[in-house]
Amino acid sequence: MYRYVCKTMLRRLFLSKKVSYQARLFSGNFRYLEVLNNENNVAIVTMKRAPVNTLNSELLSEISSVLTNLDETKCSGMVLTSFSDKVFSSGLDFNEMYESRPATIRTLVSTILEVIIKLYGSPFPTVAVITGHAPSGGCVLSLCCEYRIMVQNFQIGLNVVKLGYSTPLSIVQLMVNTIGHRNAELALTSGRLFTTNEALRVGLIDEIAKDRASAFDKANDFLNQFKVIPPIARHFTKQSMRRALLQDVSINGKIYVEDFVSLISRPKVQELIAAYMANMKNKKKNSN
Ligand SMILES: CCCC/C=C/CC(=O)SCCNC(=O)CCNC(=O)[C@H](O)C(C)(C)COP(=O)(O)OP(=O)(O)OC[C@H]1O[C@@H](n2cnc3c(N)ncnc32)[C@H](O)[C@@H]1OP(=O)(O)O
Repeated sequence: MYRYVCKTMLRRLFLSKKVSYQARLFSGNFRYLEVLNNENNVAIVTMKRAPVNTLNSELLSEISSVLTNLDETKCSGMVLTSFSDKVFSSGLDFNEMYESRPATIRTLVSTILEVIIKLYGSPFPTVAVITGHAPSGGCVLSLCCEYRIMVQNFQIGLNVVKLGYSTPLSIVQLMVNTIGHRNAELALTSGRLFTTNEALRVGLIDEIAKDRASAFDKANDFLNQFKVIPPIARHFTKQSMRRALLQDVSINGKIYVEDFVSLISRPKVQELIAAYMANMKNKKKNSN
């Protein structure tokens, strides 16, 4: 059923633009990802870790493998999206951060950094089709893409300070590069989550779509403009724009990981994570 829905969407995406369509499953078996591509070589990468695409090490390492694969096969574009019409991704998995061994937290954090480097530095154009809430790690994934299209009535942002740990420098830089220094400082120090409309106003997203299908149409329009741009020129220009952050993460990545592991392991942060998780469960209980 899920595959049928994806294929129907792709058909709409490509046929509507009078481009012949040939969806095929990308090579590789993924537990939490669906990867389809068309004969134009655009890959639709759909996160499908129910219920809310929580980013555990396994999902992140699948994303990392796909990015390597798309790079090797010289794909001409990528859309990152979610199977859910309510949540894009709920961020890093608390279960791998709460009462976890340092090695578990280390794997989680190094894998997201690996994804950040590959996605932010990808040679092909990337679009996030944000079909639902995108807090924290979900927001980070979308920030690594070149263009963000978000469906109405959801929230996006980096709320990590609310969990008692500081936002890592590379993530601060991602936010600054997107919404500017002043807006980033205000948002990050307060852990602000933006509504779709607010996110557009501040530049955190590029377009609003009324639903998933129209978000895909907009993604298609964004990607189509690059058909007339020589890929190598585009890639080098993107690299120049993104070099500083990529170099920083490559050089200091190990330090960031260790800092993050020791922050998360602090008793106070562990308490806050426990309280946050309990709060989510209570909200759910009360709404049922
Ligand atoms: C170098 C790294 C830099 C980046 C750092 C990132 C740090 C993080 O990403 S920490 C994670 C921060 N995430 C959040 O604060 C979001 C938490 N989740 C939510 O606010 C909500 O789940 C939602 C708004 C995304 C969706 O709400 P909805 O009502 O649809 O679903 P829920 O009932 O809340 O959730 C379903 C289910 O999933 C569990 N869950 C949600 N998020 C997480 C998570 N991040 N880790 C683990 N588990 C999570 C939630 O408890 C529910 O579980 P049960 O069904 O068992 O009750």
